[in-house]
Amino acid sequence: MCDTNKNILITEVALRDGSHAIRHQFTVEQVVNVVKALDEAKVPYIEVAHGDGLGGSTLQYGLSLTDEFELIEAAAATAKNSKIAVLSLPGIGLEKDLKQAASLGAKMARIATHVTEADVSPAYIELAKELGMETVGFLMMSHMAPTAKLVEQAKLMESYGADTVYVVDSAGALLPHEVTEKICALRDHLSVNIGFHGHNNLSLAMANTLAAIEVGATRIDGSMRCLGAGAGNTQTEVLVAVLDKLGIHTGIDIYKMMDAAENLVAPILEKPQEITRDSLVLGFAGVYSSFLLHAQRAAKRFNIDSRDILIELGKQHIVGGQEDMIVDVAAEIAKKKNVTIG
Ligand SMILES: C[C@H](O)CC(=O)C(=O)O
Ligand SMILES: [Mn+2]
Repeated sequence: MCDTNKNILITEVALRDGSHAIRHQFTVEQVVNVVKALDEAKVPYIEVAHGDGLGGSTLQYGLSLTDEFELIEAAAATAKNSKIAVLSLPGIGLEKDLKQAASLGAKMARIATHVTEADVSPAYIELAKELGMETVGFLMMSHMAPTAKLVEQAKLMESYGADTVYVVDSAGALLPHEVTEKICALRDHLSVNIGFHGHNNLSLAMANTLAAIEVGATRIDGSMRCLGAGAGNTQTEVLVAVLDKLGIHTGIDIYKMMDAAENLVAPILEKPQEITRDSLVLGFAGVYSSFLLHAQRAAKRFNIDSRDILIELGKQHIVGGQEDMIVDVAAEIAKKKNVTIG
């Protein structure tokens, strides 16, 4: 049976997922200012890392302006109440990176795998536990697996020791009834906490988040001003207000959250986060949100429509870690269309 929970723990992800949207250009000063404000607003968890998680600063994923460990160290030194979380995708992030993050003060490790590949996560989940970190299993691109498969993979993460397992709508492709079905199924088959991480490419991040909460998700991600990949995530300061109206407790100070979003995050945005035709296509075609800027760059280079690239990536089921395919797909489209490359 599904149940409704009234206490929700929010993880603010703008300082990690938002890294995609600003080409991984966070500075120490920005991170310190945002963390200080979120800490004062009593946000339980703040995620800090390269957009693709620890070790993501590479030519393939995009080089960070500032070493992520400097950002994590500064964040952990600033936070008095909030816990600093890091994301790690096994293979991109190494075990030594997790150890370094823990030694710098990170208290939560979110171990992310493609929705059908939970079996690459046990060493990382076990290490994070040994390091005394709270541990989250993060099943990315959850729209790509039938619910039974998702449950199987979530149970694996639970068996490895994850304290929480997240349904991650990386492409912002899920519809509310699908979120309900997936979260209900996890709620019925798992004993650990269930989380939800949405993207707003189809303008459904808030609706999906509320659907998840209604049937038992208690750990929720959001990004202030939607500072996340694609059209961004569920907008945290709005979510806090909506949950308050629903009588659901987050422990977060609404005014302080609004001020942090308006005064500190809005100025970081290169342009306001909105649902553009490209981010809409991410959700429509079920493509990883962090592919957006890569696809736009490839479209420019090959003088083709970025939507054609995204649709093709969706058709070919290209997933995180296959960023090199974006240029291949673009080159192939340009060849077929006989486009002259400028
Ligand atoms: C590495 C990804 O950006 C993780 C994430 O936030 C998602 O899949 O969504
Ligand atoms: Mn995300």
